Amino acid sequence: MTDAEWYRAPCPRPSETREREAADRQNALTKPPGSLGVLERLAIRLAGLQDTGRPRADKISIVLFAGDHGVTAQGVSPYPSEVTVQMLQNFTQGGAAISVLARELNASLEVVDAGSLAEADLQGVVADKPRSGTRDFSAEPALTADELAHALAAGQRAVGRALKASPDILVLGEMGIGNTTAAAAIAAALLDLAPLEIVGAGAGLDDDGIRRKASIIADALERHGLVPSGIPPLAVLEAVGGLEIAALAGAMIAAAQARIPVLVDGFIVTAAALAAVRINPSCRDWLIFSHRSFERGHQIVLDALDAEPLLDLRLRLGEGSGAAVAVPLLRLACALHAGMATFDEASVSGPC
Ligand SMILES: Cc1cc2ncn([C@H]3O[C@H](COP(=O)(O)O)[C@@H](O)[C@H]3O)c2cc1C
Ligand SMILES: O=C(O)c1cccnc1
Repeated sequence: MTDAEWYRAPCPRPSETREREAADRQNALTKPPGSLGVLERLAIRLAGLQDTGRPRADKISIVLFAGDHGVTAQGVSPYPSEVTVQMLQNFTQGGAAISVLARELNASLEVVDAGSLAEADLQGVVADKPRSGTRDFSAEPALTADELAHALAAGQRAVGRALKASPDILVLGEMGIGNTTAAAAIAAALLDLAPLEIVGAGAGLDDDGIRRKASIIADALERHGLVPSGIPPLAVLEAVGGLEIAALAGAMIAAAQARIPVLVDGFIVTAAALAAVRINPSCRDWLIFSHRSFERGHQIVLDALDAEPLLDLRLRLGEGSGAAVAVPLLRLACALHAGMATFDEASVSGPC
């Protein structure tokens, strides 16, 4: 493994001792064991990940990666590519959904331009991009190996900056018109699925549009030799990936290597998670799946990752919004774990 292959370095394992201690405490709290369901599992998992008896989800760092997609030339999104850069400005001016959620959660929000079409630096946005937009993958590979390496490392660099605030949890989001097409192409290639099984409406395509999007992906997978599957994940990202998607995969691996739990958002971030886990399976333990998106293929990718999302609110926005919405649940799980009395402390009788 060379320095350039930092993403292959193993991630630490969660502490089994802390998990056991947390499970014992949950069983001693004044409730029938298991009655707080997923909230118990969450507190136990966080105790193991954070290696503490007092798991927390107070300090939240949100990092949002943006990128544009050459394949939008094929009409795969109902919105024009300009919207990506316009939304970057909306994020920093505070008007986007994720801006509001970040404020409500008292979370930091860093916006990284990992490859939008913007040619100049945007105020309040960290530019870390090897090029402006990917190539149209219906005609040629989206990225070169060097561009992909840059994007993965941009994710690692963003995590390095976020770590300075010692966050309890990292929330990852994305923005990029056309990126549900790239995400579906990556997932179809890695899971050996017909694109029609996994493609959805994205930002709002109709049924005809969805069929066209699937057929553009199917042709591209053939053209790049990605069917049947078994192609290495980095080759898949080069052929049909996105700069923000690669940066997300790099960020997930880097966060796991640094022992920071990651809250995964919807369809696009989950496709990036699938790529990350294929590149470095040891990062899987550090990923907490926040919600099931309304995007059609999300459940399939979640299943492939053996992931049970916390929420299903029929969200289909992205930006990290679903992950942000799940933060209060994590906070409540931690508060219950820390604050409830045990049967002994409260002099409550256990089962007969
Ligand atoms: C105004 C606006 C704000 C968004 N915020 C996130 N997305 C979401 O929609 C895009 C993916 O959908 P597709 O692949 O169909 O283009 C991504 O930018 C995703 O983050 C947005 C989309 C729009 C239009
Ligand atoms: O689930 C998502 O992340 C999603 C779905 C549709 C459009 N944008 C994002």
